[in-house]
Amino acid sequence: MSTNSIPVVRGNGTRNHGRKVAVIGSGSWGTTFAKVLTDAGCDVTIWARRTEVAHEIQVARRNTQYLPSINLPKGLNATSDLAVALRGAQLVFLAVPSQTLRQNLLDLEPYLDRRSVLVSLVKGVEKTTTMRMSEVIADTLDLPPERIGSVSGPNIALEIAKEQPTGAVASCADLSVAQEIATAASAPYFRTYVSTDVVGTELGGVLKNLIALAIGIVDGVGYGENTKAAIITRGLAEMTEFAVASGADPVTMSGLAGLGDLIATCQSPLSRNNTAGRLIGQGYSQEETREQMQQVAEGITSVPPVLELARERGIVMPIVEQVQMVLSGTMAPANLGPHLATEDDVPRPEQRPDTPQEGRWRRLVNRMKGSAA
Ligand SMILES: NC(=O)c1ccc[n+]([C@@H]2O[C@H](COP(=O)([O-])OP(=O)(O)OC[C@H]3O[C@@H](n4cnc5c(N)ncnc54)[C@H](O)[C@@H]3O)[C@@H](O)[C@H]2O)c1
Ligand SMILES: O=P(O)(O)OC[C@H](O)CO
Repeated sequence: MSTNSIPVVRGNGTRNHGRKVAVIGSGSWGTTFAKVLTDAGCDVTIWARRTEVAHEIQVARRNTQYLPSINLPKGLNATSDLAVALRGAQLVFLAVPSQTLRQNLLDLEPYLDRRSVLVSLVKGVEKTTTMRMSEVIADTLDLPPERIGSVSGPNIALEIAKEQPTGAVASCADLSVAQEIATAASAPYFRTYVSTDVVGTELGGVLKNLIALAIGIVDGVGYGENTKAAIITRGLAEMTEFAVASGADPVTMSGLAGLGDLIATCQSPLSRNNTAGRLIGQGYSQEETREQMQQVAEGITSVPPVLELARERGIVMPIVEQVQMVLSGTMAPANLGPHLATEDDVPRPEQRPDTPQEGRWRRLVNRMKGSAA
């Protein structure tokens, strides 16, 4: 049986009583996730790089830069001292930008409990190595798979900070550890499922950002819902093909960490990737877009390493390639939609024979051949 849809009991505080956890990173997602964990009954300390942010969270119960108008729970502790944040933490949730994670891990290593589990909340790949975040953790800290997890899903921070209900997937190669992570991260407005598919859970979060950039670009150009629906649908096919070739379970791509997150990110004006794409579609350069965005848009840095991995794996990703061409200025944003519509010389089946729909397509062809005979 696939583990992708096993729900855990929603947190009521008692199951997490005395569970010490740390959150590293106090941007919009780190702070929101710290609230989820605190509301789930965990004993949470969040680490902020800047002392003033730690102070504001600890004293004023606010993080005005990243979560304006949100009141943070009383039980949440904040510090800018890694040793304090990590003391006794059984679970360490990482919510820093993908490109700084390696250095952050080296910084926290001296204070890490030997038994603690590191859980990535990050949705990017390392540009210089093409590694996923769980690979960066294993590589930097030499940890076994049962001490590395990932949480991902349709999780727009500000909506969750307002306690609007949603779900996520907690994954770890060891199912019992995934259950521990999910229990810690199950608040009344946040339901966490478990999975052992770490690769799929992580890649869902990485790849949906690239498709959200494409959606933003065509939105900025002024194309309508048909174009966007086609990009989302074909985007999911690209995501699935890439993820499966990387060792993921295709089922994960149709779950919260895949399709769920793809929908949220492509639809939400709050999404930074979607917003970055829209600015580029409106004619701003990549540099101007970076300047306007005060927050991390992971998709922009993930495009080159994902395409590099796709080429290594013999996979063609037309949407992601065209996003790259737009980002590098070699294709006008207005051409992204039409190019997608005219890519084939010869019409081909919608479902590629090497996708999960293979069986259905083959059966259809065989049936047609049979009836023609
Ligand atoms: N915001 C969301 O809705 C959301 C949801 C799910 C996952 N994520 C993922 O979480 C990760 C963090 O994103 P975010 O939304 O919190 O970003 P953010 O832009 O809101 O905050 C980034 C944080 O990283 C800090 N930072 C910058 N450089 C750093 C460094 N060298 N060392 C340590 N910290 C540094 C910043 O000070 C800030 O606190 C990203 O991978 C993102 O894709 C975000
Ligand atoms: O704002 P984005 O584009 O980084 O997306 C945020 C989350 O990943 C949505 O699940």
